[in-house]
Amino acid sequence: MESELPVRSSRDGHDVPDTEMPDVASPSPAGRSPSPSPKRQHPIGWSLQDEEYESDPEDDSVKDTEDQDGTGSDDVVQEDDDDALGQLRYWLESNYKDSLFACGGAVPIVSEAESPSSKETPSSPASQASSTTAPSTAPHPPVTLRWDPRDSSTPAGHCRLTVPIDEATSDHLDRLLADMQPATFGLGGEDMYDENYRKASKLDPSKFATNFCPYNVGIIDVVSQLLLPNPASGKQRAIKAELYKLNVYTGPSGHFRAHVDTPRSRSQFGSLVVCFPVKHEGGALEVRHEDQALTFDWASCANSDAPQIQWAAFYSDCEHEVFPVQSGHRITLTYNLYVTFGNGQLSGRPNALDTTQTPLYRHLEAVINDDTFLPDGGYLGFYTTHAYPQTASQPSQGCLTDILKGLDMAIWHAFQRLGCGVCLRPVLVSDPFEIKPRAFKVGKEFAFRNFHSQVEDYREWEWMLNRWGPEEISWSDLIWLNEANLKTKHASFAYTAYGNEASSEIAYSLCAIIIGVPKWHGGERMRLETTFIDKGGEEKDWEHETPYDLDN
Ligand SMILES: O=C(O)CCC(=O)C(=O)O
Ligand SMILES: [Fe+2]
Repeated sequence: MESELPVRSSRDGHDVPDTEMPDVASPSPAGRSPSPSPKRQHPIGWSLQDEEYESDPEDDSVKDTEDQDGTGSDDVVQEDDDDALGQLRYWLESNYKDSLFACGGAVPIVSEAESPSSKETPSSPASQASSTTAPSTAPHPPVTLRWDPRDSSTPAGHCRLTVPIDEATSDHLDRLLADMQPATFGLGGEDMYDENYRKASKLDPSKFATNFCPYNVGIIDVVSQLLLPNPASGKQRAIKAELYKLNVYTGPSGHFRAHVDTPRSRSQFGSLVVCFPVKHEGGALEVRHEDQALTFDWASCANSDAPQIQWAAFYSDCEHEVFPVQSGHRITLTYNLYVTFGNGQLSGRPNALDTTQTPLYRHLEAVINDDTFLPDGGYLGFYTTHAYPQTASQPSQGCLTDILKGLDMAIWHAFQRLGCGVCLRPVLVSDPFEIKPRAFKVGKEFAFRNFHSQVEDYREWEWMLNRWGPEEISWSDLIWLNEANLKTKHASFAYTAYGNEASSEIAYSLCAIIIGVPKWHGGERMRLETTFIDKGGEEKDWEHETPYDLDN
């Protein structure tokens, strides 16, 4: 949960004026069928050219479909908001803001004597089945924390705190606080300490141990199902939760101002905060995505007689904030959440999502199964609704499709399931010369570059873009399903601009899913031979190659 401050606007320093935002593109007058270029250009990973289809038995008739009546596909298609594409766009626009970006829950604490783990007969399937409520999280015995004292002469027994705190050992909390350090935050790659932004104490995981494990009580199962669901057909993603810090926010002014956590590696997709039942007031955690906010206020429960461990998990790109603690101590564990593969450490409950049983799928299916929609095949674009760590130290490391979140993941898998080609591409949104129309450009790779180039005019800018690596697809060949959201932009490259004086500038890109829709033939869409082969590293064989450095 390394973090960056201040909030979004300064996360990447610059704002691209809204005027550069393209409309949802209707690339041709007819709106749905880009005018075919003499020789169709295509993203390098896969194409929609004839030789790329799985089989082409009646080749002649395939060609016939291109323009049988000589009218051209543009004439067939009418722009109409009531059609399948219009409905899909409307559905995306009205639904994507509701998609889940955070979740939370509570685990009851029971005394050792009541704890199921201390009984001879743990809850059997039969006893669960007879329960009238949905299986809830297994209760947890009191939580113990042990830590290394600063002063090595302190007896080990004094460096132990049990939560809920019992009267007899309440002074141990003071010892814990005395053995902790001020909590810093990350700013521009540096560790900063500034109580205006964050006032809290921390212990690194190497300095303490606990009997609490988020896997054992099912928290990771729940997070996995809600924030990282697996399409039944896809690779099985699992979560690796890495303990990051023990934190205490103390009243009257402990807090953490609005920030976005810096992903510790490209496989990190989220963070988990676990709060122990220790008396405090205030200190609510608010998590935001777009114009939505979820508040996790753990104070009242921490003060109640039914102690619970409360938790919240959220995607890494969500801004969040810990409001001031007015009194008492808000004690938390934080975890970094990474995508991993295989069985992970889930407790065995399957979490496969049937992509075809979602309203989204039905909308996409209606578009793809419409024979008047892109009868000759074509390209759709979808700006991701979340931000991803786009820049890689090696250009060959692509943006990770495996950590796609929420709606982005659903779109990716649904289009794949419908036989379309999908790939992730950066979309450059900076254009110092504001050449219209469509200043945006689709690129090939996600990698931050430093161009030691001086750009004085449009020609030099274009020359630099060629080094950045524009994709072989022109803007007019893309039909966009949603509007660009500039809040998710990332720095893409640095260069020197020459106006009256030289200045260092950053160009920004968004992340987009580019979808190749195969052509219509013989009453159905043809099958692409390869859905995608991407030199950006999207389709590596993760089973034989460790995808990420998880231990950095
Ligand atoms: O304690 C919390 O609720 C959140 C803490 C946080 O944002 C962080 O450690 O980065
Ligand atoms: Fe944070």
